[in-house]
Amino acid sequence: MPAVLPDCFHSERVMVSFEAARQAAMALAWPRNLQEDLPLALARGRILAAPIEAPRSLPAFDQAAMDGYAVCIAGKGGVPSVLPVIGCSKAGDPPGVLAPGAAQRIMTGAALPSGADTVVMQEHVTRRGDLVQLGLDLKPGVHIRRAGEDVAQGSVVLGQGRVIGWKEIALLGALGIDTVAVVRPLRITILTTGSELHAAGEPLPPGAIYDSNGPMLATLLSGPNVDVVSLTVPDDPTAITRALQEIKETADIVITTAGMSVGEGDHVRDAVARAGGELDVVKVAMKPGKPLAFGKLGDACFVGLPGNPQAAAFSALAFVRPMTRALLGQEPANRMTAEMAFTFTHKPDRTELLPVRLVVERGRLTAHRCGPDGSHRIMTMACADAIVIVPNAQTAVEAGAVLEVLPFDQSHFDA
Ligand SMILES: Nc1nc2c(c(=O)[nH]1)N[C@H]1C(S)=C(S)[C@@H](COP(=O)(O)OP(=O)(O)OC[C@H]3O[C@@H](n4cnc5c(N)ncnc54)[C@H](O)[C@@H]3O)O[C@H]1N2
Ligand code: MOO
Repeated sequence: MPAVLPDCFHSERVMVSFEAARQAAMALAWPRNLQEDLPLALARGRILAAPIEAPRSLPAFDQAAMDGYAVCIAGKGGVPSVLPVIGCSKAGDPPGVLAPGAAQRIMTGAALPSGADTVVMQEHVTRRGDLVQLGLDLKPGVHIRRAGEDVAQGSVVLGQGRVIGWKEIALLGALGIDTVAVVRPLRITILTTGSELHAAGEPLPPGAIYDSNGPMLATLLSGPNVDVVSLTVPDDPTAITRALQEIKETADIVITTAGMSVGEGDHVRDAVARAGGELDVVKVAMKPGKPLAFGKLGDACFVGLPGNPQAAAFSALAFVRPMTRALLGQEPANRMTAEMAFTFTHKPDRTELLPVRLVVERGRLTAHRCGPDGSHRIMTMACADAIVIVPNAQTAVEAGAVLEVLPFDQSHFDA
């Protein structure tokens, strides 16, 4: 247990830019490559661990696209306009054979009988008893769904990293695939630190507050591919260290909130070192969220978020969410931009994250400022649905400027 911590742990010198911190977060997050097999019915929202190759073609056989009559036109130099109707083929029947010189009744989805090359819609014929009179403008080869025209057997239909939603379920179901290899959910443990914290429902002593960061982050980060556990400890160095030592054994990402600043009760950085962790980033030139740290804790990624709710939430959106995608083996989300509907000025030495509401105006995504300012304000955050990233170099933002935005709910914008 080191009594003296390395210099870098509290040094002002090591404050990194927001973009450098983004890169450092990604460098920490290598895919875990852990997978499990799941029945398709339970795989909704999960991520494919391997590409899917089509075990059969779609359609699997040539079939009728309309209710009508299967006939043979090709190479006949014209067909008689009246044909006897022999046989009937319905969806699900095994493929039959077209009697020479005859038409076969056929329903949508039924296998085309061998010898037939065209389906004539029943609206384009006149049926008289066992005979059918064809129209004059016969087009050879029409109204047939060809085997393999949708999916060729052996082709890769879904790539690794694809999230299984309704479209993917349709495709896998049509291919007869009932079990898929998916990435096992990541395990995130959130440790909220603070002697002032109480859980909702408990009586609140004077000076104490309810823990909102724990439930907030659990909701922000959990999903079909992420299991979240949330714990709380007081501002006690031994309690925080013990909790970290225990959590690092089971979690893929360990997140703490608060205890990151310079006050007497701020022990998280020291506790990470005592628990055997190393911090790659100890401070970020951003507002809110400056006292933010991340690094390694055993095999887990460690992220120490500041205590103020906006700082904790916005840092989780900017750093933890991309880390989560990378650990799950997914491509980074596309960076989104919006047009600013406000002006803004700030100091040049830091990136600013502003809560905004996104609105589509005249076909363009537009960001409207939510206020008032203050990283302790939860109501301001509750009125927003995204944050705008104002880069440190851009000290004056004019209305109409196009800047990167991070939506609170990324799923609307994912491919
Ligand atoms: N002298 C300085 N003071 C502060 C600085 C600084 O640079 N010098 N930075 C300020 C900034 S910026 C932030 S952000 C906070 C970060 O502080 P900590 O991460 O150490 O967090 P705490 O001081 O423990 O708490 C801050 C604030 O957040 C409330 N909090 C904490 N946990 C929760 C929770 N789970 N749910 C809801 N609210 C929570 C806590 O009660 C405090 O009000 O430091 C500034 N100070
Ligand atoms: O991260 Mo602090 O909340 O900037 O204000």
